[in-house]
Amino acid sequence: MIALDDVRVAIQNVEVLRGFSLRVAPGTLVGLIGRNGAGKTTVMRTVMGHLPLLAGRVTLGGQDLARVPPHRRAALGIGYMPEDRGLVPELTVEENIALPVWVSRELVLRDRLAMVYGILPELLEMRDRKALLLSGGQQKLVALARALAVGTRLLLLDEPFEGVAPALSQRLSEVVGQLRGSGLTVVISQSDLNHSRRLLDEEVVIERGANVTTEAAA
Ligand SMILES: Nc1ncnc2c1ncn2[C@@H]1O[C@H](COP(=O)(O)OP(=O)(O)OP(=O)(O)O)[C@@H](O)[C@H]1O
Repeated sequence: MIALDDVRVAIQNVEVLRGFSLRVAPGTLVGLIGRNGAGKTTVMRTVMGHLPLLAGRVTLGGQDLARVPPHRRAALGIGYMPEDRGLVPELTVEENIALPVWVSRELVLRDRLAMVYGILPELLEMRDRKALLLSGGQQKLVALARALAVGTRLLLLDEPFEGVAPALSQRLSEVVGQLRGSGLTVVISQSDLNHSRRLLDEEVVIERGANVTTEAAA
């Protein structure tokens, strides 16, 4: 279970998360839905430890993440696909996918790569290509693969369908749909529900850094 309880986070002295709560049961696919600027990316960056908490708690399986430094969070089994993809341009596709696995130490790289290529076989042919030579859509796939490689418990996917061509969007939702039943918990942020309403078990709405529905805190 990933849980955010009454979380407050400020960016440049402006409170961006204003008492936001979220509870996601293991194995659930949840949509974090909100307009541009609502705070979706901030929620994900907070879970990853990129932003300090002013107040509140973030726990994964009961473990208080405040005690886990940001560079160790992926090692807890959290895979993060940032909206801007965040690939290292000079590294190859495979090196980008492997990066968080190297950091995690517990995972066996060969096994994780086999799993990722099993789910996304189209990446095999571009595994030795540098990330900077990929199209935006291909980079999205690699960013998803990197999150899958390390995300054994939780996947945070920040607007995966945003700005991608329909065929790729279809492919991305197919891959996310395949994760159903794997026990993985998945949080997908979106500014609209067009792409994935069918995929989701639950929707949590965020507006100006706070919950809108009571579902989120249930
Ligand atoms: N680096 C920053 N400096 C100042 N303000 C920021 C910064 N990053 C985010 N914010 C502010 O925090 C708020 C929440 O931003 P956030 O990126 O979390 O929203 P979002 O819901 O992910 O939006 P989008 O769909 O546009 O990505 C916005 O009002 C934004 O202006």
